Amino acid sequence: MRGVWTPEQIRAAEQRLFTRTPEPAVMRRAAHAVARHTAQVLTECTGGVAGRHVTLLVGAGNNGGDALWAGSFLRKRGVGVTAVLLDADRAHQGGLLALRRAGGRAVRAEGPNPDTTGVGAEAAEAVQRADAVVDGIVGLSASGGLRPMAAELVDRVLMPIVSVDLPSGVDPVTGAVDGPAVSADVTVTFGGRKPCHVLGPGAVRSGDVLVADIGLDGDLPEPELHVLDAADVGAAWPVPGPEDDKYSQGVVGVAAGSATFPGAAVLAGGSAVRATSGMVRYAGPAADEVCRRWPEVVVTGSVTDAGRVQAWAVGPGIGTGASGRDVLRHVFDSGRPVCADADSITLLGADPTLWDARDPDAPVVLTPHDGEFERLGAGPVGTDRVAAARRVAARFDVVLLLKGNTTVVAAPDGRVLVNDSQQAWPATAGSGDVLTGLIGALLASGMDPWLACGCATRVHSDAAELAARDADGVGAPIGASALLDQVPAAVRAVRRAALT
Ligand SMILES: NC(=O)C1=CN([C@@H]2O[C@H](COP(=O)(O)OP(=O)(O)OC[C@H]3O[C@@H](n4cnc5c(N)ncnc54)[C@H](O)[C@@H]3O)[C@@H](O)[C@H]2O)[C@@H](O)CC1
Ligand SMILES: [K+]
Repeated sequence: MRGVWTPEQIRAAEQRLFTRTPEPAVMRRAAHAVARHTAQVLTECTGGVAGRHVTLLVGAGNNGGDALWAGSFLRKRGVGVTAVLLDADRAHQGGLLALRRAGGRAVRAEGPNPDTTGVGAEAAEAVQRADAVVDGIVGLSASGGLRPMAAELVDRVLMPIVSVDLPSGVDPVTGAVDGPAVSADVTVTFGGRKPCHVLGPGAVRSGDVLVADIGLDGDLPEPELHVLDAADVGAAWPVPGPEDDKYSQGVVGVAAGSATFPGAAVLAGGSAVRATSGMVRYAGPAADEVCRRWPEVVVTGSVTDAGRVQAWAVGPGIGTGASGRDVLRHVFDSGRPVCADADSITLLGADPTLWDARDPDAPVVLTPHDGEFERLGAGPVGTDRVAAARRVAARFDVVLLLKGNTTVVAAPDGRVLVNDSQQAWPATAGSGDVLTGLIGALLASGMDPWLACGCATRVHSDAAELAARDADGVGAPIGASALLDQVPAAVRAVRRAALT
């Protein structure tokens, strides 16, 4: 499991580190990593390092200092380096001196000879002729989007961008973008990932995130967020052991679909079948359709005569009327773990007394998208998706899986998992029904609900990717059935990662 730390946590850890290693030495370590990865980018794009040109976009703080020091290291490898200073009077003095000593030059962003946008001729030329650009505009202290001059320069960049610590203009804590921002090809960050590298637009704009070791490891606290690697998911995914039978692996009950909308039942039931080797029971008005498509599912017309299950997946297509309410009340009352999705979330929002049926000792997972989240009555999601998910998880004592391009899974105790798949292929009708079935099956296997949500989300997005892309990586739109067909391949892939 990879950790993600807030800027505040990183700063506190840095303060502890500075008691052993002086701050300038830490900065040089950070900058050295930036230089190393920039050289790698140059090699990939131009076939070499010496004789190439790198332009540094340098802001007022230590982020700019990192860029300037990185420039001095690149100079020593024969790279022509020009620093464009966005705030010349506040540029990091030590870094500037080091760059100049190494033979690099520095120009002001705004002059001399500015064009109509205010960008000076030397700065414009430096950006245009660069083989790669280092973004040292702003780092952990960023607020808001890029200022106009920085935005103008970034707009003109044609070659790869290496961002120092984070892509400038992105909110370090939420990954939100509120104005112009850098889209990096590579981001070199220090000590550990920050939320903006895994959340929302920031995750996309970070490009490849490389974590450089600056000696912080022992000083970092428990991470604020976690990201599951394929190997974590593969190690946790339940497979039958030599002593297992269909019951011992967990029986999941699926309460989904209706006579009018049987598809939700077929998709949720099918994904439960494909997720684990445990047994799947279906209870609802789409029993015939489910049985036709998935003969291995034991079907019945009503949740009241479904038989014993270890967990319930409930909601997709059950409707928001009286029968849906009865279904939800029944599964809550069963005392089993429940994954409640779609219509069940709407029902809970409209009639909070439904919570009364819940056994307080049985875990509940809610899987809203932004609209359903708002229906729960805890306000809109807003830009801080982690805070929003935490708030609702604590308020209702549930594991809250907030769907989106970045999926956030918050446990009631505040632990948060993030799936930063950064691809939108699962955004298709019925895809949520597949996710519900996966989570239900993992809950029935006895997996911790928070981990179950993280594992299901990862396999779900990997399955979508496998369904959408061909061997060359070219994608085409998919439907939820195609996603479902790839679940076994996605499970195999994460298990392979765990075995190697
Ligand atoms: N503390 C340390 O010694 C270390 C810090 N490091 C670097 O230092 C950075 C943090 O440095 P600072 O705290 O000096 O701050 P930054 O360099 O992130 O920001 C400097 C100043 O930029 C201004 N600013 C804020 N938002 C802006 C925006 N959107 N556009 C333009 N300017 C904006 C603010 O006045 C802010 O104080 C890290 O991101 C990292 O790159 C690394 O060198 C590792 C060690
Ligand atoms: K930056």
